Amino acid sequence: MATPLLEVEDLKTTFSTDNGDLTAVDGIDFAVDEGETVCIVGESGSGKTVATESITRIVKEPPGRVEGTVRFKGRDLLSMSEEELRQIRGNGIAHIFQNPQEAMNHCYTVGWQIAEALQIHQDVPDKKARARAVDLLDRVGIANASTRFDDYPHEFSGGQKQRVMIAMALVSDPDLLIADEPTTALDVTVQAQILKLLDELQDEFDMGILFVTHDLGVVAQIADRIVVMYAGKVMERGGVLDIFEHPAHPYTQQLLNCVPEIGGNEGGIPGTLPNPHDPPDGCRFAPRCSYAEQTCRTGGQPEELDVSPGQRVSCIHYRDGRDPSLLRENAPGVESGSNGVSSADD
Ligand SMILES: Nc1ncnc2c1ncn2[C@@H]1O[C@H](COP(=O)(O)OP(=O)(O)OP(=O)(O)O)[C@@H](O)[C@H]1O
Ligand code: NI
Repeated sequence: MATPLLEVEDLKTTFSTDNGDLTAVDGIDFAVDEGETVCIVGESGSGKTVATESITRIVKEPPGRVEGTVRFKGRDLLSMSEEELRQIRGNGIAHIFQNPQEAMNHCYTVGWQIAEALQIHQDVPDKKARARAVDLLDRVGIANASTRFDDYPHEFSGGQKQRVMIAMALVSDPDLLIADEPTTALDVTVQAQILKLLDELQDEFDMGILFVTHDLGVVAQIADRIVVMYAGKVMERGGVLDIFEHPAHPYTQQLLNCVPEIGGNEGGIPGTLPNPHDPPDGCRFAPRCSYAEQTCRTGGQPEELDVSPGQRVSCIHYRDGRDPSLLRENAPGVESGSNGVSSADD
């Protein structure tokens, strides 16, 4: 098999805080192949953002400390100098974030900012940079791109700003796009348009995408593979169909139970994440898991076990000699159990 585009091994990110060390990402592994979309999902505070920001070390060090191995096209990013990393950030890996507002400079025109980003990477004359920026604006679906070039960020809607951010990420023709909740601030229709755009651009630019979200509805639309994170650990991973059709970890099942589109309720999972300063022994989810038994509460996070090709779960109920079928009883999609679904009007 070809080497993955991105390989993350035993990634661990710790912050020193006034209350002692906090390990936000606690030894996780995953990979992204060329041209595929991997989604990291999990509730707020699971460590999704810290994990992705540790890859190119845009996480602040200190107070952060990143350990482990991150290989991009076979090169270890964590042992690179700041200068080499800057090259990678500019040329191989691009990031887009939830809030395009913050990433833009409101004093300059949108086109100028794209052209500027372009000229950081390539030695091209102004005229050419402008033409290329207009081209990119057009490509990400900004109508009348050549006139919009001279508009300021405040003249663009939220969805358009996110399109501009995508254009800016594309200036370097990245092999990997890391997108951290890029559609969370947008309404559902605009969100769907942006996801569709990313999908088209992925083919056109032949990019791998590492997509962070807590929204499984979004995951269903774009993911090839899913990594389910909880409290700094990976609970389960697998192909999108496997995870949606037969989620194995009780945490994944509960996450899916909270997706109204597939008959779940909207209340969220009862309970809260453990204190990251003092995570529980055993499975991190055990304190909130209705299937937890004594074995779940001792040792470290259980080793991951294969449950179907490409699907692995960190849960002792899948060990040899055990009967995991009892976990399936409440799994989504199996039984109706979705009475009282209310619509979210907020
Ligand atoms: N600079 C920091 N210093 C201390 N703790 C931090 C820092 N950044 C993040 N954390 C902690 O790391 C943990 C993981 O945070 P992270 O932002 O990665 O979660 P997330 O899964 O991305 O959540 P969300 O869905 O809300 O974005 C949290 O407990 C958070 O408080
Ligand atoms: Ni986040």
